[in-house]
Amino acid sequence: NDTITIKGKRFIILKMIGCGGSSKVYQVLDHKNQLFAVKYVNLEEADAQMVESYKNEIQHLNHLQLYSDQIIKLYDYEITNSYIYMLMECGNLDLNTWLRNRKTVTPLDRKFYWKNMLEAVHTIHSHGIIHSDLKPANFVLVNGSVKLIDFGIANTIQPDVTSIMKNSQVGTLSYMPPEAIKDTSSQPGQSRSKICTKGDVWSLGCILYCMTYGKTPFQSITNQIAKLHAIIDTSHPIEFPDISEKDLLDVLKSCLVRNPRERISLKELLDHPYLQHSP
Ligand SMILES: Cn1cc(Nc2nc(NC3CCCCC3)c3c(C#N)c[nH]c3n2)cn1
Repeated sequence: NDTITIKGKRFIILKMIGCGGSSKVYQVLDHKNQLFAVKYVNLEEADAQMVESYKNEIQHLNHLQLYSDQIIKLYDYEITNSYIYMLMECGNLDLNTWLRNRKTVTPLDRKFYWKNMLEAVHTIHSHGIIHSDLKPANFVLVNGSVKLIDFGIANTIQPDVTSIMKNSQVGTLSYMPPEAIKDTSSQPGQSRSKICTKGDVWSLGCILYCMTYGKTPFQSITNQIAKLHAIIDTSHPIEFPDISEKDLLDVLKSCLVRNPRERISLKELLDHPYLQHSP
């Protein structure tokens, strides 16, 4: 069995969980047979800006450990000129795979996971971090609760076609907020201007929509250009089939408002009746 050594501690690789571009995530065991996830990043091809973005993500992840259990645990990390190893808590499954495998979500699971996701994103927002690319693959299930595994700071290196990050949803448009598509202020090639926290609310709304209706709001539009147009087109109504949980319906309609100024805020979502009582 292959092993990885981080800060002098040896880990046995059980399997590769995902790989994309120059990063890989492994499931490993330590000498006490404790399970961990190790994220490996090869820095050989990375330019200074990429290295900086990775270091920035690690500093924030390390700092935010203290503020919420819904942020994945980072136990240790090792950064050299040629690689990064991050020793983290291992989830049972990522939310994207979990959602794909089981179309129906119980009202209890959905409400609990929603609470977890809101807490995680509220934590990064209160530290000035806007993810701006939230999707189910950014969350993992750990013993029944949902945790955020990345903050969208490190450039998700565009994987070369051969090694698309397994079920990583890199590049999906389904969760993209209208203002990010219309955002004319960021010139092509410059980093996405992270306009404001409301973009993350839209993406979270798309995840909750998927947990409610089994699909994302614009999933039926397969042509990517047509999908982008539908997302920004206020005359393209988003369907909200009637459901028994009226509070949930209100949350969905309040998150999926195209005008970010009229969209509900994360703070208001945390105080919303949908979260006040168990289903
Ligand atoms: C499919 N699957 C996922 C797990 N658990 C898991 N996946 C992680 N990343 C996955 C990489 C591929 C895309 C989906 C996320 C991380 C992680 C980071 N980064 C830190 N802890 C983790 N735990 C078990 N099965």
